[in-house]
Amino acid sequence: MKTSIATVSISGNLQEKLEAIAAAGFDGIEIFEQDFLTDDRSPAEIGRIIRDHGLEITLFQPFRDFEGLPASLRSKAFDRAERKFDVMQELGCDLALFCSSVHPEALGGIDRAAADFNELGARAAARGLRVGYEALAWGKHVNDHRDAWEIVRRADHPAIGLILDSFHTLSRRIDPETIRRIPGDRIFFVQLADAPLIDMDLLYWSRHFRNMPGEGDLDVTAFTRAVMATGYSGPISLEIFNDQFRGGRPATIAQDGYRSLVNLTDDIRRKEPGLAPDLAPMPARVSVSGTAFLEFASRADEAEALRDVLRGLGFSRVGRHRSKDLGLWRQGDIRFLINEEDRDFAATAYNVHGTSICDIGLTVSSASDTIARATALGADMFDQPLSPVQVDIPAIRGLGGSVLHFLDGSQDLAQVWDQEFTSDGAEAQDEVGLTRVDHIAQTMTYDAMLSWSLFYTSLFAMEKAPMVDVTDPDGLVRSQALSTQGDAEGLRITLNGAETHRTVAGAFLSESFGAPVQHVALATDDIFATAEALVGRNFGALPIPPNYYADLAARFDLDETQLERMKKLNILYDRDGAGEFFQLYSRPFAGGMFVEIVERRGGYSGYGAPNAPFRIAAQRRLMRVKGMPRG
Ligand SMILES: O=C(O)c1ccc(O)c(O)c1
Ligand SMILES: [Mg+2]
Repeated sequence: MKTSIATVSISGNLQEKLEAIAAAGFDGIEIFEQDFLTDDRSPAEIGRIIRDHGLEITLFQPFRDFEGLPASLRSKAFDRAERKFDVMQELGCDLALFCSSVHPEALGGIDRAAADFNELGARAAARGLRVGYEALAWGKHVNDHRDAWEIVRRADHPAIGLILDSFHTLSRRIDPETIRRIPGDRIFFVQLADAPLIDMDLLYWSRHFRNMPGEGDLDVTAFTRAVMATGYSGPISLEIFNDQFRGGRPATIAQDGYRSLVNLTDDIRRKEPGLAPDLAPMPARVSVSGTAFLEFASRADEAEALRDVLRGLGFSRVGRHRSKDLGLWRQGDIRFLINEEDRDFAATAYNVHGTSICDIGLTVSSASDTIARATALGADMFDQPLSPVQVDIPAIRGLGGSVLHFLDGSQDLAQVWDQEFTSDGAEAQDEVGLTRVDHIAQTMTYDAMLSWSLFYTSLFAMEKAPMVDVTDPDGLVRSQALSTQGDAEGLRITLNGAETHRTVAGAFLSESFGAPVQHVALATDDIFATAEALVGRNFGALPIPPNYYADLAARFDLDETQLERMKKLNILYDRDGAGEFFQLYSRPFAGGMFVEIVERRGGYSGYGAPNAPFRIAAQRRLMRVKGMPRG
């Protein structure tokens, strides 16, 4: 299977697009006419440059308003086509996309259109070129791939074939299974795009909101399965019109595209064995059973302050690294590392981000499978020089330079803590009942959210929950939760996209870069016992005002004594059909990070979204107090 992407999908000038597309691993590009009309080089030169990047020109597009015109306009349309054929020959591209007409004077009629394409086929064939016909979802007479196919069938010319585009089919809710009855050799080209389900005008939706397969809500997998089942063997190409992508980083968008295509093709192969046989084998999405460790990069006084925070939360230092300035802190199954090295990766992270979580360790079903899948999806492996005592823990670069390590039950990896760390003698003491990491919350720009959710869901067996809006008094924060399937164990991540730097999330982000972990939620089996154990220690609960509890009493039928206890301990509450949720927040530390303590009862699977505005308002009050001049 050849992979391709339309130049419209990527930001930048033609040169930047080509570099990003080639580096991401694509075989070819669809050249959008606009991209090369605005370039100052000749078509021949541009064609050569594209090939110098190792890319093939899979398609030249779009040619508009060709078929079904009255006689006076018809011959002009043929003249126009001949000019574009000249350009294609110069460029070195043998396939053109003709999209269904939206011309006000287009007359319609399947046989009229078929006759036009038959004649066009003869002209194209005379030059060794081919033409594919695509039904635009908003085409005047043809807006359904089944009608486009009928025209192609009746045109009955070997140089005329069909072009399928998942957006046009799926946006109109046309059953993609209807593609299975089209002969694969009559399909000349296939374009893929996903999109979020939004009820709006088709043209506007298509030109602004398309996204990569897997990033939206359309069943691009079913569409592509149907295409592949026809025996189609041409390129699979991404054609993504998206406002954010147009302003994004070319390399990131191209990498996301490649990741989404590989992920999709792998899905198809798993769902319908026999399809996509030429995709290199790769392990299935990896299951994650939990967070093995979270590593802070810190230094000197800041590290001391961080240790105070951890002690306040009932963590103890249980070990020190045998060769690095790295302390191991533990409670229940939770492990934090504080790295004060001044030379390794953590040092770089510290220099860029200040005290921050620089490395996430996950417990997976197989670390080697995780690496194999991640690299097949285009991720880079991460390594740095190891000292003789160090276990070589498999790791990759996440997005934005972040690092993820993977542990599993295999011998070497299971003994990493004993082998690399001296024991401080003390087993964890002074614990307050924290058991495991419930979730990790990353803050990022709104634009980066799709990249991150694709990154996690293509690598791990994780699902997306619907996006929720969190209102901050100074702007909206969108929150997307991802979680492994099944029960509470596993991995939960929330991605919080800030649109403005004035929100609490945005302010945190502006002080850091990339997609920093802003808070970690730690689970307890008894939040009241934990909260009481924390009283009088060096743990400052985020103060929640009485109004919140008055509102809670109105919204839920809560036991009076329980409500009083929650109020006293600053515990927040939520409930859904499956169960209950209790939350307790720390005050911010280290430049805006915070810890959340949670107890899930029953099958509650959310994150307390209704409480987020109260949490944000409370944090803002503290920020205001902190920012006030001292009298
Ligand atoms: O929006 C358009 O005009 C347009 C053009 C070419 C395509 O292949 C397409 O899917 C849409
Ligand atoms: Mg298209």
